[in-house]
Amino acid sequence: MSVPTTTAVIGSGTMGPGIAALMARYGSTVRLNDVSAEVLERAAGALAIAESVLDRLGVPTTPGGSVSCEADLAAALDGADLVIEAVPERLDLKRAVLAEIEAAVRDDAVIGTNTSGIPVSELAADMAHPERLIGMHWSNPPHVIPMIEVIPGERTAEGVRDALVETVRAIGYEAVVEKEVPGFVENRILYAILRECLSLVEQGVVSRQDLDTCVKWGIGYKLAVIGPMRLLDMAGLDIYESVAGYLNRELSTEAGVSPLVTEMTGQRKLGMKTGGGMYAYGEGDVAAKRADIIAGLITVRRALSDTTPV
Ligand SMILES: NC(=O)c1ccc[n+]([C@@H]2O[C@H](COP(=O)([O-])OP(=O)(O)OC[C@H]3O[C@@H](n4cnc5c(N)ncnc54)[C@H](O)[C@@H]3O)[C@@H](O)[C@H]2O)c1
Ligand SMILES: Cc1ncc(C=O)c(C(=O)O)c1O
Repeated sequence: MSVPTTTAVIGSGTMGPGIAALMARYGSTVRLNDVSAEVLERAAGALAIAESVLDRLGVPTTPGGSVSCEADLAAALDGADLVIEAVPERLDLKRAVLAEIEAAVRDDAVIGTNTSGIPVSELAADMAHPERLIGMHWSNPPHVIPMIEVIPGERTAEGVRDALVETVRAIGYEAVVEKEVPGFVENRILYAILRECLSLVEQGVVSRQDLDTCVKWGIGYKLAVIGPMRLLDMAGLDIYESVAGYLNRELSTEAGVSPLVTEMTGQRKLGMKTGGGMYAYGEGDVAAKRADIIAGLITVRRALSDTTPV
């Protein structure tokens, strides 16, 4: 399977519309599904924004692609060669949705789950055909970040893994194939960083704003150009050995969720989607901030495409 003829995207929240817009751009007939009628009504706006971002990125349009919003799951799945599950990160919900999907989908369809890190084998535990399920972890915003983690579970067929890698490359993205571990690779690293960041802010070592400045320039800027393994070579492994020798024991080992985060989620302060989180957003601020972030990502992606690989 290179670009699927028909793609079903199940879940149209933060991730679904960008995924749908990108697959359509490469010529797939995409059906975007959600349980919420209100969410599906808003999808047109999110799709239009994603399409304009793809224009600015210079992603060419393959004729024949389209996205339609489909409230009925069976209709969304009808004839799909690729299904991308993007419903909330809850094991019980994902298992239930995967059961519905596999009961309705074509026998030879590939079912990709966009879970942020629930092991694929756990999601597939009750499936009649676990060989069709595979982790397809996009990074947010999915139409902009050109890398997808591909994670076979214990029972995923090799042919399914190979077909998905082919699809990822056919849409111009890098495929990173991994063995399954909770969080996969990207989120294990991201969450190690976030745990330490939250701990430093909670301890009052640094303000939220200064922490963001420090990580953006001191870490993010370099890591946008080279990966951590190359960074070790640039710094010197002897330096890493000396610093890690006294520093690693000081780092956060918090096994639970940061109290700062649980306090905010308890107040339904979920970030940009609710208009408040680590920062406060006034009227119009969220749209402006999202536009700034996208503009920055487009600029950096263009610049990085001229640099040598990691
Ligand atoms: N937000 C991110 O940065 C990000 C990045 C990568 C992966 N993910 C993962 O992608 C998945 C979706 O994340 P999101 O941020 O888009 O979530 P979200 O909460 O923004 O959207 C999920 C959507 O799924 C819908 N939904 C719920 N039950 C459904 C069902 N039975 N059938 C169809 N639709 C249903 C909801 O109405 C909602 O619109 C999660 O597994 C998440 O961990 C998220
Ligand atoms: C905080 C956070 N958690 C999960 C993911 C992806 O699964 C992301 C992301 O893609 O950016 C994230 O920021």
